[in-house]
Amino acid sequence: MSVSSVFRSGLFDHKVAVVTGGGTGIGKAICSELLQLGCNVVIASRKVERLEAAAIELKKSIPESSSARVTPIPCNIRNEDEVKSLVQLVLKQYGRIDYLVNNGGGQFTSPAEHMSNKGWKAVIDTNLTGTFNCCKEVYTGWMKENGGVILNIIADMWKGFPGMAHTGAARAAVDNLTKTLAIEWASSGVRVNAIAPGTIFSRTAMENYKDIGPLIFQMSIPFSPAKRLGVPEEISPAVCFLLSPAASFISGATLRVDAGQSLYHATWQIPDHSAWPEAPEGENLNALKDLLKSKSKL
Ligand SMILES: CCCCCCC/C=C/C(=O)SCCNC(=O)CCNC(=O)[C@H](O)C(C)(C)COP(=O)(O)OP(=O)(O)OC[C@H]1O[C@@H](n2cnc3c(N)ncnc32)[C@H](O)[C@@H]1OP(=O)(O)O
Ligand SMILES: NC(=O)C1=CN([C@@H]2O[C@H](COP(=O)(O)OP(=O)(O)OC[C@H]3O[C@@H](n4cnc5c(N)ncnc54)[C@H](OP(=O)(O)O)[C@@H]3O)[C@@H](O)[C@H]2O)C=CC1
Repeated sequence: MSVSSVFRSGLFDHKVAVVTGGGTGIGKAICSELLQLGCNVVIASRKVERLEAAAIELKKSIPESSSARVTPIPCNIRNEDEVKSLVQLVLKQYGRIDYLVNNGGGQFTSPAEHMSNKGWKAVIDTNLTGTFNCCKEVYTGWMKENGGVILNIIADMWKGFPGMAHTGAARAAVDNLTKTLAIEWASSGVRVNAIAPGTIFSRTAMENYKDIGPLIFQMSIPFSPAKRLGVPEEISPAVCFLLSPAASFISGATLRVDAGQSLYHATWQIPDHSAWPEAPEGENLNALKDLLKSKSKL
């Protein structure tokens, strides 16, 4: 199937997508694009007022000729019962779930040594367990018998995630979960993939970090080979591609949408120190010491 035939309006007609965190930032851009392509969209997250306001705004993305709808359903993905009820409500209202986008998530910044057990658990429960809850309920409730596509949003944690150890661990786990589910659920015709965004600016993402939000996003700019931040509208096309039939032979993959950020240098500064264990004695260490002595004479 050619790309041009896939990305026409109406491709996703009568299909149904559940997008967690679909009311803000990256999730909202994904929903806007899916609605333009004719897909019905269910947005699910915790803050009811923000969710409902987003649904009203997203309705504007629907072409006049389209019958696509957007439905807000409050849900905390950390809570298994709320996720079960989300899936049941969607099936009652739409009768199917073709796509699940696990986008809801986040974290706070903290050196690992200062993270409380509660804070660690909050981030693991949100990003790892929340994603698992949604995958499992959508699979058992619909995709096991009917097929479908799951897309997990993770993060640039490929070199670890200093300053956000909890989310690095959770997202690496979701990368692995993506591969496992791609195999376990292949026989149901379910494809499972992930996208790892670079640093993506949106007002809501920045506000999550309160006073230090502007600084975090501004200081990230030099660490991108693009020398600018991404925006949610640069993630949503990749999501739509991976959901679409154009990606019919792609499963178990993680696509980095980061302008090469993950290949470049990390933001964490290591102060000069002499705490590292000494290298073993021998001719190589002696030669190294000679080199350092001669360097200091230069
Ligand atoms: C290092 C620089 C790199 C820059 C790259 C930037 C890349 C950006 C990546 C993004 O993902 S941007 C998207 C940001 N959006 C979000 O994070 C939205 C969702 N986030 C949240 O809801 C929270 O961050 C949360 C922690 C995941 C959940 O918060 P919630 O309030 O619902 O959890 P609780 O169950 O109440 O427990 C909170 C518990 O967690 C600890 N904690 C929370 N915030 C902080 C904080 N700012 N500092 C320290 N600790 C925090 C704390 O233990 C809380 O318990 P209590 O103290 O409140 O009892
Ligand atoms: N922006 C960036 O640079 C990057 C973002 N990401 C990830 O992309 C995803 C989207 O982030 P982004 O759009 O940037 O930021 P936002 O803060 O705008 O989006 C986070 C969304 O997740 C929802 N959410 C958080 N916790 C829960 C929960 N327990 N249950 C249901 N929904 C929840 C929030 O809604 P509510 O609070 O109402 O529940 C919100 O809509 C997140 O997983 C984020 O960590 C990954 C890499 C980089």
